[in-house]
Amino acid sequence: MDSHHFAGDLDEILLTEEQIHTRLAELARQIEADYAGENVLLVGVLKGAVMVMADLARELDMQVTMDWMAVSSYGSGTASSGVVRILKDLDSDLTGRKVLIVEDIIDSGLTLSWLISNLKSRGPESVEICALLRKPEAARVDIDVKYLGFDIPNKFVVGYGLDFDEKYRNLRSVGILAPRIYS
Ligand SMILES: O=P(O)(O)OC[C@H]1O[C@H](OP(=O)(O)OP(=O)(O)O)[C@H](O)[C@@H]1O
Ligand code: HPA
Ligand SMILES: [Mg+2]
Repeated sequence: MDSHHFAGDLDEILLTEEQIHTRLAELARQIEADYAGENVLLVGVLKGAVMVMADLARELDMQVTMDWMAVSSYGSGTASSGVVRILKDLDSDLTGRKVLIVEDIIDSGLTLSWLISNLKSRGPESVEICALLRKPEAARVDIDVKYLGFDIPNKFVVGYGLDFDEKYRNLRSVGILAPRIYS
């Protein structure tokens, strides 16, 4: 689907499909170098990370396994509740595994902060983070992100997996949602 179908709902396109794919390819090269010879377990955080996971995993020229977790802290609003719920847990045992969490966005950081300590308690060898987007001005906790796509302004964004009220996830680019849509 092309971005012009949503044009009236967006204030601005922040990242085009091409910019996203170029950056994911750069991150993939770093990940390949850092994990050479290892079997990495990519943990995608549903549902927002679906597009990042699909494109990053296919860009990686290495052996990986993939698993998924569903957590939710936003519901249908535009601000984090801070309360993280597991909607679907991993199928894999993390004991001794090298885990790379794949996320679409670090906003307040509350979701990842909670997720990191949750996954670290399961005996993995390592837990690192790959996130496409981060909002530095929105941080409520400090997250050590090893592979970061882009820092973005503190505006509510949609597209490339990111939703407002479950919509806009299928937009190929990332754009700033017009405030009139949610206010
Ligand atoms: O840093 P934070 O403030 O915690 O926000 C980031 C999280 O919020 C979104 O998920 P959401 O709970 O909306 O679920 P979704 O992925 O299904 O949209 C996003 O995908 C991240 O997981
Ligand atoms: O800016 C955002 N857009 C969509 N979902 C989100 N989840 C956290 N921040 C955002
Ligand atoms: Mg969401």
